[in-house]
Amino acid sequence: MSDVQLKGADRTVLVHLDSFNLTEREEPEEFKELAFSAGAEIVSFVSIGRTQPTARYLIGSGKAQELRELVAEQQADLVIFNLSLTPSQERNLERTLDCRVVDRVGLILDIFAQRAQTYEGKLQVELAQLEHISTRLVRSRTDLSRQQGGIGLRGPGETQLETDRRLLRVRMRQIKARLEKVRNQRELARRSRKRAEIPAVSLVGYTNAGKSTLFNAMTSATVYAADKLFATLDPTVRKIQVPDIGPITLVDTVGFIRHLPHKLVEAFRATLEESASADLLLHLVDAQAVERDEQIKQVNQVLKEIGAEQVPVLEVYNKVDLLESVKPHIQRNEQGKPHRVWLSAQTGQGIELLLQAVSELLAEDLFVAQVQLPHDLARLRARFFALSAVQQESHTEQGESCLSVRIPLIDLKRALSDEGVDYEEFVQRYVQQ
Ligand SMILES: Nc1nc2c(ncn2[C@@H]2O[C@H](COP(=O)(O)OP(=O)(O)OP(=O)(O)O)[C@@H](O)[C@H]2O)c(=O)[nH]1
Ligand SMILES: [Mg+2]
Repeated sequence: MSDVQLKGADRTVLVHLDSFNLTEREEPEEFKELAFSAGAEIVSFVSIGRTQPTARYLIGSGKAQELRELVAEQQADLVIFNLSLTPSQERNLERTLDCRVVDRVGLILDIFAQRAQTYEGKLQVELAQLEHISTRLVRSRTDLSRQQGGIGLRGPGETQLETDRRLLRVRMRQIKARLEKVRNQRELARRSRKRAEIPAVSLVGYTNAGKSTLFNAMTSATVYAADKLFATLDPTVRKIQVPDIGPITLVDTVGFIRHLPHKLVEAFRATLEESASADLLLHLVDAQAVERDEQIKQVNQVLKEIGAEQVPVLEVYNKVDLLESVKPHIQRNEQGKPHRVWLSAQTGQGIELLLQAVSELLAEDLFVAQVQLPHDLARLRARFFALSAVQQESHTEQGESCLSVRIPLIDLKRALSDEGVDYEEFVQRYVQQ
């Protein structure tokens, strides 16, 4: 992994190239932030305008020589490019510049490696790193291989390169198998939550918007429900109480970033896809980010890609503490439905407004119908009364209860599930059309 991992406070030269592909443009600021997040000490920032890409170095060889001088002068250990380099460009640059070279994919992989906290996240990042490395294994080490003495792993007559490749493949297979297992467990847990009709709310948003801060604020600001069911799950899923709704699961997700390297999109797809089955998405936005609108667009794009565009979204504009003229508040659309909440996850101001908005949105799906209940569902009848869901009651000649019911779908489903009645069956047998 040493290929891609940055050491803390590497003396780093950043090379920012205007992309040759216009849709891939990246702001210098974001590039600097990325490098900074990885722990690089930036000693120099080089901006190179759009030139014809070359096969050898990506940049022209004159530019490469200039860089070489800069690297020597600054005693830099590392040069990071903001675009993707081919393995051979990376190698050529390392030879010419005489220091390590990392491209944007390597940089983001490094950040992910530092940040990955969960078992699954770590596996995903390692897999992506191995895939990245596997394209960068080179023949130059071959000569050394036979003298190095195997550790009992090397097959007869195998070169180092073949051994490396084989070991990589073995490790990658192993990781894939483990990931498969974790994902199956997660799928099972998700289904059991669905069966229990606990609404799932997922936090999504551009990196650094404040998702984890909000997640922590929401999980500590509210009472924990019994957490047992998810004890073995990813710790970024928590059960919290929402007023008038009851328990919900809150899911923190990996941050989005423009042009997330393809390998990482693949690696994290499974985690993100969970958002697609959520009942509500909280799209967290850094309200004071200069590129706010662009970031919102990027997130919406990813949501579309993972098939989450059908899920209702509540926008959460975070960091109002940094805005002078905005106080925490709920913004509503023409139907009076909350569509944006302004708050500060850090100071906690506005979190109660968020919970209220979430509560309103989740409660929105109301069940309104005439229901005729047989005697053996007397407990359900009592439950409807207890929930103040009954607007009128009359009785049939046989003494069966006819109720006019108005109740949030969620509450209805929970009541039915407690009484062991299937929702579809309930609708077919007892609801009067
Ligand atoms: N001033 C201010 N800073 C905040 C607020 N919320 C979060 N932050 C800061 O913003 C930074 C990013 O917060 P995180 O919660 O890690 O953001 P995230 O969305 O989880 O980021 P990723 O996990 O990288 O996607 C941290 O330095 C937080 O302290 C807020 O309401 N006000
Ligand atoms: Mg986070």
